[in-house]
Amino acid sequence: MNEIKTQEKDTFRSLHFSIFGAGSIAEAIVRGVLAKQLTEPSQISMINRSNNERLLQLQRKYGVTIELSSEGKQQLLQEADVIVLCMKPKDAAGALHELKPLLRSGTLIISVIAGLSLHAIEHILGPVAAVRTMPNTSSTIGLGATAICCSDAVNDTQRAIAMAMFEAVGIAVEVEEQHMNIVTGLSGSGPAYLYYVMEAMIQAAVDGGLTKEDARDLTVQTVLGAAEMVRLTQEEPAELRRKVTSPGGTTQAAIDVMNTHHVGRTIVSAVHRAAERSQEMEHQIGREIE
Ligand SMILES: NC(=O)C1=CN([C@@H]2O[C@H](COP(=O)(O)OP(=O)(O)OC[C@H]3O[C@@H](n4cnc5c(N)ncnc54)[C@H](OP(=O)(O)O)[C@@H]3O)[C@@H](O)[C@H]2O)C=CC1
Ligand SMILES: O=C(O)[C@@H]1CCC=N1
Repeated sequence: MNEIKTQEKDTFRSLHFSIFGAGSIAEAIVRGVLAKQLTEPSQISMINRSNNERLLQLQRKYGVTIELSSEGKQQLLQEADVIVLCMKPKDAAGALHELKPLLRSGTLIISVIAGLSLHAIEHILGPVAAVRTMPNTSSTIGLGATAICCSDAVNDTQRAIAMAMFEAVGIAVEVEEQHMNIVTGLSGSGPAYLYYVMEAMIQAAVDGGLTKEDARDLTVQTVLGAAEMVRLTQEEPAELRRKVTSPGGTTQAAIDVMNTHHVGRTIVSAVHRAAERSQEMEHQIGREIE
C-alpha cells in the first residue's frame, strides 16, 4: 500500500466528508479511513434516507456526525467538501436529484455505485468534479481493492484525495471508465466468490469429520496463505498450483474433478456475467435519468 504524502494528509484532514447512504460499503470505507487515522470522526458525517437507527449505531461505533432531520441532512450536504455517494443503484437517480439544488461549486463527488457512470452523474448535476469508483468490502480491514476513474473537471488535488481515501483502505488503481464494469465483476463482487469457495471447503471438511471450528481455521489459513504466496513470490498462480500438484497425487485428483465440472470456465463466465450485469445497471440508470 502506498503511504499518503504529508501534504495530501493535511489536505485530507481539513476536509468535511458527507457519506450519502450509510450502508455496508459506507461503513467499510469509514471504518478503514478512521483505522488509518486519515481523518477525525468529527470530519465525517453520515446520512441515510430513513434508517435513523442505523445512523445512531454508526455514531455510537465511530463517533461520526449524523443528522436525523431532513433540514439537518441537507445542511450536511451543503457544507461538505466531499460527498461520497453510497446508496444502491436503484436509489442513485433520486439521490442525485435531491443533491442538485444543494451542491456548492468545488464540492468533489465520489461515487461507489455499481453502474453509475460519470455521464449519468454529470447529466443530473452538470459538469462537476466526479470520481467513479469500485471498492470492495475488504476495505473494512485495510485490504480493499479499488479502481477509480475521474471526470474532466477533476483536478490533481481532487484525484489525489480520492486515491488517498482508497489507498488508506487497501490498494487503488486508476482505470479508464470503460473498464469499470469488468472491475466490478472482478474485485467489486470478488470477495463473494472466495467466500463461496470457502463455504464449500468448510462444508467438505465437516462432512469429512472435522469440527466446524477446525474446518474454518484450516480453510481461512489456506486461503490467506495462498493469496500471500501469489503476492510475495510474484509467481503466477498457475506455477504455484503446479508446485502443489504431484502427478497422480491428491491435488491432481481434486483438479480432475474441477476440470470435469468446468470450474475454471464457470468462474470466467461468472465474472463476465457480473460485468455484464454492471453494464445492464448502467443502461438502466441511464434510462432513469433521461
Ligand atoms: N457491498 C459491496 O460489496 C459493494 C457495494 N458497492 C456499491 O455500494 C452501494 C451501496 O451498497 P451497500 O453498501 O451494499 O448498500 P446498503 O443497502 O447496505 O446501503 C445503502 C444505504 O443507502 C441509503 N440510501 C438509499 N437512498 C438514499 C437516499 N436517497 N439518501 C440517503 N441515503 C440513501 C440506505 O438508507 P435507508 O435504509 O435509510 O434507505 C442505506 O443505508 C451500491 O450502489 C453498490 O453498487 C460497491 C462496491 C462493493
Ligand atoms: O452486488 C453488487 O451489486 C455490489 C457491487 C459490487 C459488489 N456488490
